[in-house]
Amino acid sequence: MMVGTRVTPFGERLAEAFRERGQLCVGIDPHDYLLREWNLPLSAAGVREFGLRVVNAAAGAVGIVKPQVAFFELFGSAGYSALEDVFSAARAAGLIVIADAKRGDIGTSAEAYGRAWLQAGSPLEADAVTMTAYAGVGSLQPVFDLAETAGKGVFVLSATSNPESFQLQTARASGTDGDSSVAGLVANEVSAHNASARAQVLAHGSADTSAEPTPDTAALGNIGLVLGATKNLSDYGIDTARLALVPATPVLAPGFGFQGALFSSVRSVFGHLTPGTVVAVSRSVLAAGPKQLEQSIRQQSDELAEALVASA
Ligand SMILES: O=c1ccn([C@@H]2O[C@H](COP(=O)(O)O)[C@@H](O)[C@H]2O)c(=O)[nH]1
Repeated sequence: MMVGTRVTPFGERLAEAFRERGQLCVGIDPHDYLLREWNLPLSAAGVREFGLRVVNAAAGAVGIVKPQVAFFELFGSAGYSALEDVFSAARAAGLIVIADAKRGDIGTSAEAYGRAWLQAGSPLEADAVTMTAYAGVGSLQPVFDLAETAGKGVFVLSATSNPESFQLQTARASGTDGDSSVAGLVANEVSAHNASARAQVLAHGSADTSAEPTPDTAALGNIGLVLGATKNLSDYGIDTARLALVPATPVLAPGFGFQGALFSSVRSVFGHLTPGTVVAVSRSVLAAGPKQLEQSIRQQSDELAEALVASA
């Protein structure tokens, strides 16, 4: 994660994972019915075993996993212990771990969430965490700052994949850019953060000047957005061309497979943001079962790569 004395920014690590292993991200969502199908107990031991099997199948086939924290939280402290083991195994296997925890609060508490999920040496250390901006994007600034210095990422909910979100996320909000949707305001503020973080790095540099970011390595910012693949981003006034200006805002895109979105529509949904989009699948790949899982992951990864080439 270090180049000389410079911490490799999350956006660079994400871009490297894309180059080496493609854009598919495997969700680790041990639903009760999946535990039953996998012949695992509905317990902390069961979700631990489920998570470790997914990590084994994903390692080498894809570059990114997204454990859904809720399914581990169900089992209290034992579930958290299981989650720690899954994170450790995934990170040891070289996978980028996005903790789907969806945290958010006033700034002082948000900062503690950031330290819990992103600080080096924390028991729950991941590479990135999902967060909500209902207390304002500014309330997440301490987490963004930590992510920038620690080489970590944050994905902020903007236009989520579920149908119930539409009314709230298309509600009108007034920001510095004038009137926009709530989702658009979140998107624009995250993009503005990425631009300002990059300007600061370029102005002040890092300790190791031989490892300064070049336009290529710094193409992706470190703070991203959750944008559902089931949505039409123009309904929210989200301008993908604007968000893709360097440093482009990365996207975590759930909604494929079980929720109905197709790999063939990645480019039509995400437009200019496509090269920085993490394509997340959980149930549609986990349904393959433990024996066929690696094969199913590889197949979906190939299908995604082919769909991206075909739509280029
Ligand atoms: O807008 C959102 C944000 C997060 N999610 C999460 O992604 C996965 C999707 O699972 P599938 O089985 O592929 O549908 C799950 O963990 C959600 O909590 C989302 O779906 N939409």
